[in-house]
Amino acid sequence: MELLAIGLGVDRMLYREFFEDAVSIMRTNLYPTCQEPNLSLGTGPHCDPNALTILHQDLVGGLDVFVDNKWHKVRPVLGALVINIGDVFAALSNGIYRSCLHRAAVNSHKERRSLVFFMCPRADKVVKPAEELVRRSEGGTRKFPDFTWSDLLEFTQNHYRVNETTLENFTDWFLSADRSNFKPTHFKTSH
Ligand SMILES: O=C(O)CCC(=O)C(=O)O
Ligand SMILES: [Fe+2]
Repeated sequence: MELLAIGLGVDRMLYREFFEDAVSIMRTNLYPTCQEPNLSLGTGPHCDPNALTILHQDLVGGLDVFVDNKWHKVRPVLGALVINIGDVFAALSNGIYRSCLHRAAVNSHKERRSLVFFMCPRADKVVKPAEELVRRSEGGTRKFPDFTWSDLLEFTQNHYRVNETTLENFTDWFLSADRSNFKPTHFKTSH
């Protein structure tokens, strides 16, 4: 968190303090072998909605990240962790940092495991970017409304499958008068 603050040029302790009472989730994923790996999703394409993801994968391989309109393999490196920006951090940085689209494939010869730590703010904490980041970002305006992790969780668990346009569609849903009739209008279908 301190490194992210330094990278963005804000007070070094800002995010460390913001996440001091974080309520994080650890998930273990097991991908059994599959006779038809090309017809199967493993973990389908998505962006993590939480703040930051710390992922440990075994040496089998299968994690891909979507960059410059292409899927790239994230080659396993013994002892290395993969760190992903999630949507909450994208909102905290007023869109300066983006969450990244990723997926995990299965294969026909070896089962695979990954261990994933999802850092999330306390459920009722207001997610709001630092003023200086708003001033510095494109157009100098807020990209997303103030919201809580519990608002975003409700959206991603009950109304929407997380992807590159989660925050834009969440913003529309969050500000709409009738949330029960929500239809997404932001799409990216490049993958
Ligand atoms: O298993 C993996 O490498 C990716 C899992 C993942 O993206 C997730 O659990 O959110
Ligand atoms: Fe993920």
